[in-house]
Amino acid sequence: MAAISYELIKTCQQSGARLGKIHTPHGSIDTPIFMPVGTLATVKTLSPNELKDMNAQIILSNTYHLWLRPGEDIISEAGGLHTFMNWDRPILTDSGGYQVFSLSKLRDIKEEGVHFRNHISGEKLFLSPEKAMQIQNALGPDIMMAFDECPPYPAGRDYMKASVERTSRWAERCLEAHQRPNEQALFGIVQGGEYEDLRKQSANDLISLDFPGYAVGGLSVGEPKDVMNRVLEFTTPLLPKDKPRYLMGVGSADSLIDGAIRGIDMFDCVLPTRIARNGTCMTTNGRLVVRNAKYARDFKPIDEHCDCYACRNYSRAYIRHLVKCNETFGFRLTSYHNLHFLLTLMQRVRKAILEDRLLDFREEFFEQYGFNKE
Ligand SMILES: Nc1nc2cc3nc(NCCc4ccc(CCO)cc4)[nH]c3cc2c(=O)[nH]1
Ligand SMILES: [Zn+2]
Repeated sequence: MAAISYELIKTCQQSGARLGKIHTPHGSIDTPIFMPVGTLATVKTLSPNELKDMNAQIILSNTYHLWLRPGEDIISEAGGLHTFMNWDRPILTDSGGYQVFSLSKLRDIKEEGVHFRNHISGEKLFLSPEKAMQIQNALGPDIMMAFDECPPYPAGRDYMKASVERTSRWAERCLEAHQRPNEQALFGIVQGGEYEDLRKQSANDLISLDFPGYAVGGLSVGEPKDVMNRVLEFTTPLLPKDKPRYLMGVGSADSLIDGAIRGIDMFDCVLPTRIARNGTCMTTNGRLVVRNAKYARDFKPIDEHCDCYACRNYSRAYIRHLVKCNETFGFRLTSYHNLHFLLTLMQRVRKAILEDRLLDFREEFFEQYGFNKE
């Protein structure tokens, strides 16, 4: 029996969107879903109970970061990541493919793997498909990602073709190094940049290896939104309908809706918690920078349409005060609200798919949020 199974519940009549469920050893996940990011085995400033209160169904953590600190051996001795961080629902770990390329300078990519410097200590390190799989095997997530290269944007066609072919060879090495396929699902990551033929080549290479799920990588790396949407339009239809599709690193409200419309089932991004820590909130009417002086005597909640803990109990004036004083509780409230905002958005997207009205929902949401003006 495989580690996960995907249940396709309904395809939207208006678009390529689908309603589904992913069944994992730690419970099931309603798709399309947003995954809060807990890079260092914590979704920053929030407790597992608070994540459950807002109906977070799966969280993401990072192989690269946990390998460096505290080390996968310590987490393995604790009984794995679920026990270590007291999260008994599904966990997905990214493989380090992106982190190495986004965090470390002085990297040298070879066939055997990537030589680079620890972004904290500067010491020389080496990460390979086999090493990334050994770390993820020790961490014990329900879903693990193949070790890939996420090329910079833009990248020339020749570079991209060579990179896609190496990423496909690395994917095969990951499968060979996979210790517990019945307990942990390994997803392949499609690359190819904005080149339709290279995306096709990457997808075909990975589909021939028969992964239980597929990610679209190499996006949300600085390309314009219309480039991302175009790449999704010609890439997601190449992927099997009976398996989950995961768009990596995408987390703004408009990109989540546009990704779901193009057949994406899973999303993750540090955006909601990252901007929360500098006092920026996502609201129904667009972004709100709560530290702004105009909120000093504003006793309304962050978002009048939101029923989250922060919006039911605290005012913009209070949260502005906390953020201005660098009080941790202020950042807990903005983080709580932003994650609740995106999780609730995905709940509304799932409802719109069920009612075959996702494109209408997009119009309403974009109008109210002010995206059409952007
Ligand atoms: N293994 C693998 N992992 C990835 C992670 C990614 N994450 C992104 N984008 C994240 C972009 C991103 C980074 C930070 C913030 C907050 C501050 O603005 C928001 C978005 N693109 C990504 C691509 C890949 C990829 O091909 N392969
Ligand atoms: Zn709220």
